[in-house]
Formats: sequence, structure tokens, C-alpha cells
Amino acid sequence: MIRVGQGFDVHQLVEGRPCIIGGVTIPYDKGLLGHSDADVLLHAVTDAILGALALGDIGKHFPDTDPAFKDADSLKLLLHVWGMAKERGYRLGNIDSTIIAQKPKMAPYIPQMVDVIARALEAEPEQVNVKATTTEQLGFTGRGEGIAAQSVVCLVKDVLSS
Ligand SMILES: Nc1ccn([C@@H]2O[C@H](COP(=O)(O)O)[C@@H](O)[C@H]2O)c(=O)n1
Ligand SMILES: C[C@@]1(CO)OP(=O)(O)OP(=O)(O)OC[C@H]1O
Repeated sequence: MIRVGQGFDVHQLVEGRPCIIGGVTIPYDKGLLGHSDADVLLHAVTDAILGALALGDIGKHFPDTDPAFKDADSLKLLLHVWGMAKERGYRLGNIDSTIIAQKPKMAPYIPQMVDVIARALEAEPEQVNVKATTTEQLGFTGRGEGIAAQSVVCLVKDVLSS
């Protein structure tokens, strides 16, 4: 059986916060604002998995009103949700994601992001793709006010055929 899910997230770029994307801390003079560490890419991946499982979204499972998730490590949230996928018998087919950011340049950090996501989802790096695009200086991402990420995931469950 195959299940597909998609995730989308946005966080504001502000001074005085670390820029953590895909589990990688990127040197930059601004970082992402959120209740958690605001890792926009891991949030999109987490939402895509929840979508594939028809289990709602990240805010349902980790409310931004709960002090337990203040400054939360988004990798831990992803690992928790991956546990829910495994409990239901799923493994990763593949995942594809896009980071939408005018700056900073993501390319040097993408191999590390792929490794973080592949390890978390107990998969090979060949099953994980991360891309980046600017919006040619258009819109809130183009003005550097925020960063968005989107993700599509395919989960696979092996079912015995008779
Ligand atoms: N924040 C970003 C945005 C883009 N890239 C890389 O640059 C390439 C060109 O981007 P365009 O938006 O002009 O198409 C893109 O394909 C990415 O490889 C990046 O590293 N970081
Ligand atoms: C992750 C959570 C929880 O700390 O907070 P934020 O970092 O604000 O992130 P968001 O993408 O708004 O979604 C879910 C939240 O409940």
C-alpha cells in the first residue's frame, strides 16, 4: 500500500535567532522565529508524514500554546511522528522537499540536511531530495521577511497478497 502526503510551512526571519533548517545550523545574520526552533523544513516534512497518515498536522500534535514545545528541537518532533508511521507499518518510499528562500544560500548545506532527514526516517540518502529556490526577489520570501518550505512524501506498507 502507498500513501502520499504533502506539507507546507513558513517562518519569519528575524535578528537574534539561529537559522536552523533541515536540522542544520546555517551561519546567517538572521534566524527563524517560532515557538519551537522554527525549523521550517523539518516542519514541512513532519506535516507531509502526518498528511500521508491522515493524522492532522504538526500543531495538532505539538500545540504552540504548550510550554513543553517552547524552543523544541524539531528533529525530536519529526522522530516522534516517524514513530507513529512505523507503528502503522510504514517505511519511507521517498521524500522530496523545496526550501523557498532568497537568502541564505542553501546549496552548501543540502547534503547535511539530506543526511539528517534520511537518518530520522531510517532511509538511505538516495530516498531523500532537498531543493532550494529563490522567488526572484518577489513576495515575502523575496524580500527576506521569511522562509517557506514544502515537502511531498511517499510512505510504503508491504501487504501480503493471497
Ligand atoms: N536560498 C537558495 C536559493 C537557491 N539556491 C540554489 O540556487 C539555484 C538558483 O535559484 P533560482 O531561484 O534562481 O532558480 C537553485 O536551483 C538552488 O540550487 C540556494 O542554494 N539557496
Ligand atoms: C512546532 C510548533 C510547536 O512548538 O511551533 P512553531 O515553532 O511555532 O511551528 P509551526 O510551524 O507554527 O507549527 C507547529 C507548532 O505547534
